[in-house]
Amino acid sequence: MQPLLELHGVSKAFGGLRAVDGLTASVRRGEVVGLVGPNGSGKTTALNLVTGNLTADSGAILFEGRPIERAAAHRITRAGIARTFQLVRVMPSLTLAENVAVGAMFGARACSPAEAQERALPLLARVGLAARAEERARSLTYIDQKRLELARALAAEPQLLLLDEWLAGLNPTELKEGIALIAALAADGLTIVMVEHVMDAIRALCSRCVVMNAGTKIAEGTPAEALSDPAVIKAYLGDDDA
Ligand SMILES: Nc1ncnc2c1ncn2[C@@H]1O[C@H](COP(=O)(O)OP(=O)(O)OP(=O)(O)O)[C@@H](O)[C@H]1O
Repeated sequence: MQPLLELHGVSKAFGGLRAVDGLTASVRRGEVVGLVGPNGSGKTTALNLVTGNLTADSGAILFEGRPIERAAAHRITRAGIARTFQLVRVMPSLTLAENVAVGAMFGARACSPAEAQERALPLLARVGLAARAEERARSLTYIDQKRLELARALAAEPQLLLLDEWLAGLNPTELKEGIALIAALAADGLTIVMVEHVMDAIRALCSRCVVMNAGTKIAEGTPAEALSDPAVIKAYLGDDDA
């Protein structure tokens, strides 16, 4: 079966720095794939290339077999890819319901503002924010902003959801809830790629993980296989043997 997402030799440099360097990887429909690696290894850049927030210097990115590497971000969202950001981006002066409605209006299934508001409420319920639908987003804690951002991404009705350290900064109870929520989304059939440093979450959620270092893929497999790969251990510990 054709993968949902394919990257073939994708590269992106910032000046002389090769942030993503010939990355080849694919994601099948229904998978939860972890994208892991030490700080600065190119994970967020890879997500930005898939979502059109950055344009690749070279290589091909296919979504459902169609090239998207030159497409604008809003077209990629319409095509069925939604994301959350490492640094949360909510619209502070809008209510929670309005924030999510914006996601629906610009998502894969365009709709009127009224329908978008209707679609927002069940999604706010799903992330545990239903009671606060009419509050302004600026009143939310950081963690609740993350929940809101996830609801907004889901409102786009994506086929592929990209999570950029969505579980970072959660306390143990919130982490458990967050993992359960992602597991429930996966059980509904959503395909998910998660950039994550919380390895317990990677082990709990991912059928497969791709490990990056210095812009390249250094290992791939089940979390148990990939995370015990000597090249991965070396990358996390650094080259210094001392
Ligand atoms: N817009 C940019 N301009 C210049 N350099 C950048 C830019 N974005 C990222 N970089 C650099 O590219 C490299 C890869 O960064 P990236 O954010 O993709 O890594 P990451 O694996 O997501 O890291 P982390 O786990 O710390 O979030 C880093 O060296 C980073 O400093």
